[in-house]
Amino acid sequence: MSAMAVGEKRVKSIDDSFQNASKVLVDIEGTTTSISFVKDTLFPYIRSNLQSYLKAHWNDAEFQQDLLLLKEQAKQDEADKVDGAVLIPEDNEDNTMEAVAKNVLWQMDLDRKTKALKQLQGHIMREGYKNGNLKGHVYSDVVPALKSWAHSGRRIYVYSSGSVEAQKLLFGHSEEGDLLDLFAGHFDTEVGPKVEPDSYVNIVKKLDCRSEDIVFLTDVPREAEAAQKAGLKAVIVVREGTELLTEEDKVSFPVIKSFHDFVFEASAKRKKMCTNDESPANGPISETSESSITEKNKAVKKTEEVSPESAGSGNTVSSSDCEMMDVSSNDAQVTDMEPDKTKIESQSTDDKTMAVEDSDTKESEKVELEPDDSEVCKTESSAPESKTVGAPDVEKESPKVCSENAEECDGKEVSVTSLTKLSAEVSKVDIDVKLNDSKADKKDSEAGETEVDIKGIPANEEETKVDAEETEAVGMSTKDKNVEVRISENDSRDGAELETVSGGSKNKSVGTISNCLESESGALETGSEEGKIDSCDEVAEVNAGDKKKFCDSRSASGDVKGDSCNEDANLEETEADTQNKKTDVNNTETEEKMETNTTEIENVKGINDEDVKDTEKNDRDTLAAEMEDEITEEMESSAKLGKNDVALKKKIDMESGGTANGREKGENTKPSEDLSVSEESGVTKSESEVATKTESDILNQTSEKQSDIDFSADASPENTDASPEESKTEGISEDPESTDKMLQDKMEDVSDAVKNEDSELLATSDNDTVKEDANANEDTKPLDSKNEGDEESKTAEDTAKENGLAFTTENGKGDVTNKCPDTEQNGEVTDKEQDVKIKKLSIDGSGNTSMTKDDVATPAVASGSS
Ligand SMILES: CSCCC(=O)C(=O)COP(=O)(O)O
Ligand SMILES: [Mg+2]
Repeated sequence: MSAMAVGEKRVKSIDDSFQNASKVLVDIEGTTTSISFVKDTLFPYIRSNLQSYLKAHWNDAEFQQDLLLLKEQAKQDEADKVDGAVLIPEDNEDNTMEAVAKNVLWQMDLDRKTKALKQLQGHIMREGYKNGNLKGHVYSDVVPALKSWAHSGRRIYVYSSGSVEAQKLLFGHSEEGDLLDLFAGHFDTEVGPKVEPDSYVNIVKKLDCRSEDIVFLTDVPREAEAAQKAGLKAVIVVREGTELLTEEDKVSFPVIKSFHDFVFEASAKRKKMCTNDESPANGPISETSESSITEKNKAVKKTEEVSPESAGSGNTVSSSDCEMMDVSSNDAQVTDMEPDKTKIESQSTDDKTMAVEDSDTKESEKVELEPDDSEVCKTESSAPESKTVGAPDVEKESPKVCSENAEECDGKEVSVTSLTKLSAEVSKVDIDVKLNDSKADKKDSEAGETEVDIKGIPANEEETKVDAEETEAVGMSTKDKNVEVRISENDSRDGAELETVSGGSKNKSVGTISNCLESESGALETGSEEGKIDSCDEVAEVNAGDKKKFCDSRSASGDVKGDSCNEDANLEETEADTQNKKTDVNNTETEEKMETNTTEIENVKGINDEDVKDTEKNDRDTLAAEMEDEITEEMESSAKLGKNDVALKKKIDMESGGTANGREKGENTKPSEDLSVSEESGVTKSESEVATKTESDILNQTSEKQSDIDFSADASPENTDASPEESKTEGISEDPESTDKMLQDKMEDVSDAVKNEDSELLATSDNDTVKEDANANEDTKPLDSKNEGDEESKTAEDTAKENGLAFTTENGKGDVTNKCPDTEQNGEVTDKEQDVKIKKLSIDGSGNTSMTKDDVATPAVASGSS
């Protein structure tokens, strides 16, 4: 436990570990809400309405349920010989009613937290909320803080002794309006008493996360202790009327006076992708929350002695560069919910309550968790979610990551349409995937690793370099043992797409690439089903929700079965063989094309002098020279594209400016369509098909098909309807063969350069946070490797560590965060961006990719290729 001295006192601070928490669990009374409201308003209302309520609802089925619980509790109290226990005799209605009233008042006098009492209280207060007599109190700092936490990617849950229904009534009818969207779920004493560690263990189970993923905020030290014992992080909130804290409490728990004192570093992803999102993680995000985050992050507060009277937060939350989204789901204890119920839940508290009552499952849900899709970035078109017992549906990771997920947030999910333009006009980057057996240690072995070398086409003839501070990442299905990734970029870098072709159609992955708007690093991001790699300066995340959503969309589109999308890939050696074959084919074809061009030139040069006059010889020589020049020009044109990239990035970043990626919710294209078209396009190939496909074939096909789809990363019309003509970039040869040949040559050179520089690059990389979930290997399998002995064979974690990447996995899904140098965050675009970037990626077995930030100085490939 970390504690810091302040004067002679010591208090526990909110250390970095709190930043790693992806969930926040809040108590109500004394934490979000004043004790006074509960004691002076709520409870008095219940007391004064008790008798009339009993009379009015005695025969209601709902009350009869309450009565049963009260009787059971009374019997238990009697058995436990609880002092002053008021029994409820099986008598006539009047006597029983009188006894019930006495029993309830007695329990309330003791502020008991029995389920029987809380359930009835909830029902009685419901009328007060509905008729407007009651308005739930919420401290003024709560809503902005919750929003900022949600905006930072955290999910917020409630755990109160008050029944779930009472919780919803309070927040749904609060003085600040309906706040229910802020919460991803609710827990009451159904999971156990708040002073019992087991209760928190139950919550951890229900959220399917690690205990340390949860920060619990409460005003009661005993509750904090219980949570801490269960492994949660606990923070004590000091409000008016809350318990006096002991010195031990202050050393054991961070203490805050306001929710503002607990600041989460905003996830880069959230900042990047949801800036304009009106419906953030758990609810709307206000400007206030945004600025709050910023200010708080800048602030460095002094830790002060905390007392109920003058409790200061004193706790500065140090930020971590990269936050990750949690990956969680509820377990079987989550109440079943009809598909349309979730919809109802997103409407109003009252409606929700009705929905619960109408359900055939439980009359009152004690644990209710909102679908995650609704939390981060709501999708307008999402199908009704259902909470099914046993189904991990509670927290559908979207991504938010933003929800991140692509299709919902600011248009981060882009269609593959742009590849039409991209492949036609640009700097083509081929990524060869090398699959390495992970042998280092068990963890690594389980995680598996795929290393990816990106062979780039030079941006210009200058010495090709990779900016050490620029990172680009490409993600793909880790199931894809053999993955061919093509990245094409056009002047709509924000939506550039990534396409992967695996050996087997099952593993096909069509991801997306999006610019890192905040870094100008031209980050590539995939929204593919297996991994989401964000090479942005600040963060890269692989979100299971993205995966699920992606899988779902694919499944819906008939692209692939959801199961096959989600399940671990069965990697077979034949896939690797296919990749190797394909490489061979490409190499051969490249050589052939080279020969063809050379022959053409030689044919011109080789015209028999005797057959021509001097003037004709001159013409011949001129023609040959012209041909050479033409080819050189083409080469240079290709190189210029790199410059175009830089200009485009600038342009996009400028356009996106303070509006994230410049996209509004709902502007995204339909992933399923994208995918299905991709499938049609032949991106997904059988092994044999892939083996015999040339790169240009596949690219051409992709270009043709993808032109049918909207490219939504950039909503501008000109970027969404890319015709082949429009796709052409000035200066680019329209002869695909000659261009291909030259590009192939360049690729070869770059590839060599990469290989030669690998060890050096790895050696110069620094170390950053590497965190791996204990469960990270659940869904992973060792990858067979076709590159045994490859010196680059490293674990994803190792590679990440060596290259300054935060490697993070969660819940077995694996998150990879890419910590990028601060300098990147300045968003400066330098001439370096004109250089070819050769990046190295490693993909672990669970679909996560970490990218090295290796920068490779490569030869001037443009000149070398000719
Ligand atoms: C909706 S909570 C009403 C207040 C209440 O009944 C209660 O017991 C509050 O307990 P908490 O665990 O929130 O401190
Ligand atoms: Mg409390």
